Amino acid sequence: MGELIAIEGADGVGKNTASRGLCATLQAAGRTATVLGFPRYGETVAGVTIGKMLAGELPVPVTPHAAAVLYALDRFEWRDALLEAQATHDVVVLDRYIASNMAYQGAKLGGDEGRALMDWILALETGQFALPRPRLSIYLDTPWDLARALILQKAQRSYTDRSFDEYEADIALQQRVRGNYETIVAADLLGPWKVVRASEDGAMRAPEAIVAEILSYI
Ligand SMILES: Nc1ncnc2c1ncn2[C@@H]1O[C@H](COP(=O)(O)OP(=O)(O)O)[C@@H](O)[C@H]1O
Ligand SMILES: Cc1cn([C@H]2C[C@H](O)[C@@H](COP(=O)(O)OP(=O)(O)O)O2)c(=O)[nH]c1=O
Repeated sequence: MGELIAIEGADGVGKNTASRGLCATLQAAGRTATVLGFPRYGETVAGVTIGKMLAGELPVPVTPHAAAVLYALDRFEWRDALLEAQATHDVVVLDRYIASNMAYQGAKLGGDEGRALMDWILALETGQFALPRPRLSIYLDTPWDLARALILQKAQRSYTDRSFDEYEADIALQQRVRGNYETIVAADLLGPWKVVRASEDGAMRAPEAIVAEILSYI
């Protein structure tokens, strides 16, 4: 059974770049590895709905609990594919996983209510939905001003023409998401965790250096 390594963090911090780099480096070292990202836009019932939500195209408001269930359902719909990937590879790199749901949806409520929602999501996804726990989760920590510039460099997204989707446009939410990741790491929820600083002296570190640090924890 392959190991699950989750790459986590706020929007635009370099998760996709680090996930692909990690996978390529593992493959070059002779290990079988693959990247699986969530949400599965366009591939699951929930993923289609999430794309519309992030594009601001749903005709009704989405409560934090409703959004949490959508993201959890997206993973549940993809559970067999995840288990199959785990059975056929040494390492499956997850570009976002359950902790994203906890950090983002908990951030919409904040305080005790937000913390309760984080625990609720953890129980739903690892309990009722029986999704496997990662062997290791990496929190990629990058300040918002750098991440914002990187979001603007991103290639066209499948679900929106906008430069910033609904969550990325909400600066206060992005800051609370960072605070929640710090809480999740400190409380070791869905751990173990390692924090990797993606920037140094106000600039991004080279992707190769970030990947090398992640590899040193595996
Ligand atoms: N370490 C890095 N240094 C410079 N640019 C980066 C780095 N990591 C990512 N980028 C660039 O920043 C943008 C967002 O990166 P991406 O990996 O898609 O972030 P995320 O998956 O966290 O949203 C992309 O254009 C990517 O090429
Ligand atoms: C996977 C996941 C993502 N999210 C949020 C984080 C992101 O703001 C948004 C979209 O994720 P993502 O696909 O990583 O964004 P992008 O393609 O724009 O880089 O969904 C959750 O709230 N819960 C989840 O379980």
